[in-house]
Amino acid sequence: MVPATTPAPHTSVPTDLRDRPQDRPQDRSQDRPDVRPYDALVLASFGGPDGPDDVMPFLRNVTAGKGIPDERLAEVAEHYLHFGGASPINGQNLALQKALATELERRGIDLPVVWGNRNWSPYTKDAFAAAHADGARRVLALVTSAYGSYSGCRQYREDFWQALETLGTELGQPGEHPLVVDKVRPYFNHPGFVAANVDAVVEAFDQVPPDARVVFVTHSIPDAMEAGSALAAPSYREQHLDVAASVAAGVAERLGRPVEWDLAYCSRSGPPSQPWLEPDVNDHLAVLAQRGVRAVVLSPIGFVSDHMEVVYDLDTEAMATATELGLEAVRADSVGTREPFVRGLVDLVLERAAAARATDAGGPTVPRATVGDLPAWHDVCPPGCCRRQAGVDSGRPTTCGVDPLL
Ligand SMILES: CC1=C(CCC(=O)O)c2cc3nc(cc4[nH]c(cc5[nH]c(cc1n2)c(C)c5CCC(=O)O)c(CCC(=O)O)c4C)C(CCC(=O)O)=C3C
Ligand SMILES: [Fe+2]
Repeated sequence: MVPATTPAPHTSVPTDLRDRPQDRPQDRSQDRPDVRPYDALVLASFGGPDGPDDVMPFLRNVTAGKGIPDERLAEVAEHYLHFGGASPINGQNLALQKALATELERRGIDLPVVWGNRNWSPYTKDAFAAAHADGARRVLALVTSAYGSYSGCRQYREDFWQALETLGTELGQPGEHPLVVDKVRPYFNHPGFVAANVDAVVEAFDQVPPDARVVFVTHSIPDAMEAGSALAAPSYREQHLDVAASVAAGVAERLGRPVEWDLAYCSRSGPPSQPWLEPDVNDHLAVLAQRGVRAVVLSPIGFVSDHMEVVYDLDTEAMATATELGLEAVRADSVGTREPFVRGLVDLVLERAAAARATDAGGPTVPRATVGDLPAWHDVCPPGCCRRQAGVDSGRPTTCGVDPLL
């Protein structure tokens, strides 16, 4: 143990290079956070229709081969048409792209941000093509889903593979992938995502009585997908319970009183015979009302922005349910472009770049910031990660993971 009064040992290299007279503007690159080996950041999202004519083609893209009944499709088409046929998700992704570019620039990081979607224009392949044309050869993908599951992780990794195949063919090199793609880990338990949700819930409490209960909401998935999500890591549901507990603890600390909470689900689809995660948020509100709860804050922790599930399934449907039940309800913001979230995403980009450099050099791994009880997710998804269904292989090759090729 070194006594506190002992001066720090001197090293032969001055630690603050900015004090040196030879410091010139061109040396400033040394102060810049290092994002090597990446040439571009690809914001990878779900996509959504831009107008009424896009709605059905978009829905067919999303549900190809998924066994979603026609009645459900017609119902979801109505949700989009109710909002003029345009999803808010595209504008939100543009805003996030801009916020990321601004934060990168603020930190002196020179990394272009391109945007592409799995289900609608601009497609992932368009984003890869733009980055490639700009000279990029290794890119980092950041998906707009915070959680690991087939929908939020592997399905994007399959899409990246397919986009690289198509781009290779378009560039006259079929079978060659013109880019190396890595991925930022699912960030549900990153401090930035949790902090932004804490802020949003604390703000929502301004509008309800102090004893309001927090109902955290996420997208339901089939039980089979939940089981598939648990093969190589904590399950989708477990990830949400961990985030909910962290956010509730943060809110309780800020408000100086205990906070009661639950996790509920929205947006189930699929045939009625297929079990999906429950309780549905509407059913759950009825149970709470019956138990004597008078007010709730709905916190959409499963969604990073206010897209269709949030503005329809929560703001329209669940709010109507609450009104019918005589429950006072307010919806907390999704993280959107809140500062702690955007800063956290840029921290994650730097973390992933440092990890890539360490791995490339065969060196030790880098520290990973988390909150809650679960470990940081894998940078490179292990075999079996985020299966659509346990024991069933989708038969589609992936990037960003170590699955054997099929
Ligand atoms: C876990 C999860 C997220 C959260 C993670 C993430 O954010 O990625 C998510 C996000 C989204 N889901 C979206 C839209 C749709 N999802 C559908 C269908 C499905 N979602 C599923 C899961 C998830 N989905 C599943 C298991 C299905 C069944 C079909 C299948 O097994 O894959 C359908 C088909 C119709 C229906 O059945 O509802 C639509 C139109 C949009 C765009 C919204 C907009 O336009 O603003 C977004 C962001
Ligand atoms: Fe995964």
